[in-house]
Amino acid sequence: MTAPTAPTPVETPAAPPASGPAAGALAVTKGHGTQNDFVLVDDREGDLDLTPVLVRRLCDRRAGIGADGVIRVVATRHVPGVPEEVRGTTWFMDYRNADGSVAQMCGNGVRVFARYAHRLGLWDPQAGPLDVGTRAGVRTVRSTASESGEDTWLTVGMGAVTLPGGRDALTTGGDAQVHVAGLAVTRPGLSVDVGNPHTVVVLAQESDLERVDLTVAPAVEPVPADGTNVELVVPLGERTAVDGTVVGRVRMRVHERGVGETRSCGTGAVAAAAAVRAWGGAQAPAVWLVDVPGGTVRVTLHADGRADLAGPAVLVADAHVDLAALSA
Ligand SMILES: N[C@@H](CCC[C@H](N)C(=O)O)C(=O)O
Repeated sequence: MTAPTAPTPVETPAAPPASGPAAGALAVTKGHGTQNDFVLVDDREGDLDLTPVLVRRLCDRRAGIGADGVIRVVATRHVPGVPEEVRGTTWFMDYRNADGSVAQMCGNGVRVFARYAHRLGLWDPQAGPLDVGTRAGVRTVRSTASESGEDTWLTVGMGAVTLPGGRDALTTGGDAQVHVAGLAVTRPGLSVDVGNPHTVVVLAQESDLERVDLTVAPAVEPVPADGTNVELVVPLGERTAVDGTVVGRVRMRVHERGVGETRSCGTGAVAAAAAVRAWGGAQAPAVWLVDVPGGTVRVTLHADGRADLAGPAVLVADAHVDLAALSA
């Protein structure tokens, strides 16, 4: 009988470091606002080379993290060529669409940016609002009560909302013609500028909204030089809130420039409310709840042409992306 031998030691891979990313890893956070989702990157010193290819890979829903866009938090002083008024801000939201293109603004994104800035210790909501630099100008974010009063939303001063086609466009229903797959006829669309371009199309009933196929980009004529986001809206009526405010409600689906159909678009919700109010005339409400597939946001249209957008902003995960694996 032979004596039992000691088991051969099994070689185990070295344990990863307890904390901190490995070399070649990118620390990211995933967040969303009414399911318009983003990969957030803390690049406050402006070191990251955020190429269109890297954006596309991060946003890839199968081989990457998956998102409608990437938000880079960077000190404004590291961003060349920002608008004059933005130079006074400390933090800049560098927003990229999932296809790698640059966009001027993102209404859901700027709320999620602020939530992330709070997490990073760059903003204390108790101390006052946060001025965020964007390519469309300064956007001011503050904490607010949600529509239900049960949780905390963020409200963004969205700046001026304008109708590039002028008010004349309202007489014919719009300044564009839009063909949407799934609808038999071409509809008028109204151009609305919220710092980024939108074309709003009103549909008669909710069944039309359910029927449209937004896997295909709506065809807009004349073709906008810089592309456009297209919002399809169905007005759902008005109600009077307990404080006497008349609140309108619309349901919306959106096809975003540089992305495709998304479950929400904050600038799109503002464009939709502004268009429905413009079509409705002087009696139309100033406050609108906009129902999107991913939830509800609230838009307030002010007499001076500016708008506020309120809604949730949620951070759901932190991760380290292996950049070598991402590009494999
Ligand atoms: N989802 C955003 C808008 C993002 C930019 C847009 N796709 C564009 O290219 O203008 C929002 O919440 O506003």
